[in-house]
Amino acid sequence: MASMEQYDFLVLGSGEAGKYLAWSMASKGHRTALVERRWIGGSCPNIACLPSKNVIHSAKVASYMFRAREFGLHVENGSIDMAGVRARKRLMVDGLVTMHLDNFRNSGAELILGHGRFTAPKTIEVTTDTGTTRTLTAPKIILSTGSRATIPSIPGLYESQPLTHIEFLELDHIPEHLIVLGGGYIGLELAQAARRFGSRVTVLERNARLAHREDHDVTDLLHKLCAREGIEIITETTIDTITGLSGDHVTVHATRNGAPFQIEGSHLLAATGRTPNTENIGLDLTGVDLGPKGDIQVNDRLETTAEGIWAVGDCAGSPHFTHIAFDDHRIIRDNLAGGHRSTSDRLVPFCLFTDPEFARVGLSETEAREQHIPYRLAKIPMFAVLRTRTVSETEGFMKALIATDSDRILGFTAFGIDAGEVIAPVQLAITQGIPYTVLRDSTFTHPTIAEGLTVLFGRPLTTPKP
Ligand SMILES: Cc1cc2nc3c(=O)[nH]c(=O)nc-3n(C[C@H](O)[C@H](O)[C@H](O)COP(=O)(O)OP(=O)(O)OC[C@H]3O[C@@H](n4cnc5c(N)ncnc54)[C@H](O)[C@@H]3O)c2cc1C
Ligand SMILES: NC(=O)c1ccc[n+]([C@@H]2O[C@H](COP(=O)([O-])OP(=O)(O)OC[C@H]3O[C@@H](n4cnc5c(N)ncnc54)[C@H](O)[C@@H]3O)[C@@H](O)[C@H]2O)c1
Repeated sequence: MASMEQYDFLVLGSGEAGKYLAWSMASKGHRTALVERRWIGGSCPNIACLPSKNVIHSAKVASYMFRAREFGLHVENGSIDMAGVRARKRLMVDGLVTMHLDNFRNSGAELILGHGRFTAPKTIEVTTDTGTTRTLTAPKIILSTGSRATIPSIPGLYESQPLTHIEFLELDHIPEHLIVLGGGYIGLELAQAARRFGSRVTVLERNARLAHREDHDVTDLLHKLCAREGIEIITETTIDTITGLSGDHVTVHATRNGAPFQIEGSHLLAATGRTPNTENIGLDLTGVDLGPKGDIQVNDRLETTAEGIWAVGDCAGSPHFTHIAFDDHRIIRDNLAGGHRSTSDRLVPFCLFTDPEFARVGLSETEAREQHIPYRLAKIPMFAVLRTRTVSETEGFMKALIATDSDRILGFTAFGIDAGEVIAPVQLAITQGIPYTVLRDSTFTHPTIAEGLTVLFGRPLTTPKP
């Protein structure tokens, strides 16, 4: 048996929060090791956020190529080279991995490549990539094992070998007809990219509307955008069985409003949600309890039910965003230094990176109504923001919910070009309690999308009916 190696701090999985904690603890002089089985730096830089946005940007450039005449340009025989799209993405990922390796080296955190699992409450056994076994122990352990694409138990789905986002982002050819299961974040972002590269695309969604929890003006626009780009959306769909093989020929047998139908395609993409990576890692030996969906149970300080073990990011059921996992790291880092930080009441901004983007921070109108919170509304179409006209991207709107008893901003939605950027100043106003009138009276650079905030907040506010 391998001898036990003693550390001050161990991290299982190099997800966003785990890696930052490892670097931070090691920099402070604690003997720290991080165990990672495949992706140096976790999903975000390797197979998720950054590579998907890289490929989505290539799809945006492709859309410009097809719109070239609108900009007064002639592009003769423009075509897509998916191997080239993939090469650009791979180059970026390689650079990010190098950056991560530098961070491990500079911080002094030891990176151990291999699969880790608990063999005792504070003991992790690692089967390393070189085939050896190491046994590590520490009084403080962080679980940062992330999540993976859910493959629902639909008959024939697993056997059809569907693409997940990982394989999709590695394609070197354009699928002839991509069928996407799930019209959520991954489904919509990648459906639009595939369509812009030239695939026929069908999205099958079980709910009646895309992004069904969002306000109707948002979902209406999402449906309109998909229709305009030629993406077929079939909602209220129950998928019954799948036959065939993705990459060759695949048939989805489904039902809608009691009527059976079939869709045939060349490729299938599973984008129906995430499953936490919490099985088969010996958590039953640690006293770490799981919730009903397999997430690690944590309190608002991200402490698990086992003393000295914390869980962060997707595996802990934190909202599945990299910026939230990053904040998880700050909470534990600061609490270990004597602070009192918690996950309660933190804002969770998000951006769906379709083109145009849809981003929100704070309350939607639906949420305000559900919570019986009265509000005043400011809303403008994006074409009222003059920047959008200079770039021929006028689709969408911005809206803000403002309290009725004060000038506090309760929520902000932007659906339009650069939506993900323009929510940031409004988020700052919300967290700092800055009244909307300050944004209204600010002088923002002309012509920018942020300048639209002065237009939005300068409009007379309306009071929607409850
Ligand atoms: C396609 C896609 C696009 C996304 N786009 C965005 C976006 O634009 N913006 C955004 O905010 N979020 C986005 N997300 C979500 C975001 O990627 C995650 O919420 C975020 O990366 C947090 O993950 P994590 O840190 O919890 O774990 P991960 O980054 O998944 O890391 C967990 C790591 O643990 C390793 N691991 C697991 N078990 C073991 C074990 N037993 N031994 C050793 N290692 C192990 C895994 O290999 C992995 O590297 C996207 C997700 C996907 C899938
Ligand atoms: N831009 C971003 O920040 C970004 C991008 C990608 C992913 N993510 C994160 O990753 C998570 C996972 O993304 P995702 O798209 O896999 O999940 P999701 O929860 O966003 O969407 C899954 C969709 O699949 C549908 N669905 C589930 N089972 C189905 C079935 N059997 N048949 C038909 N439809 C079905 C759901 O109704 C839902 O609309 C997201 O929740 C998000 O937190 C974020």
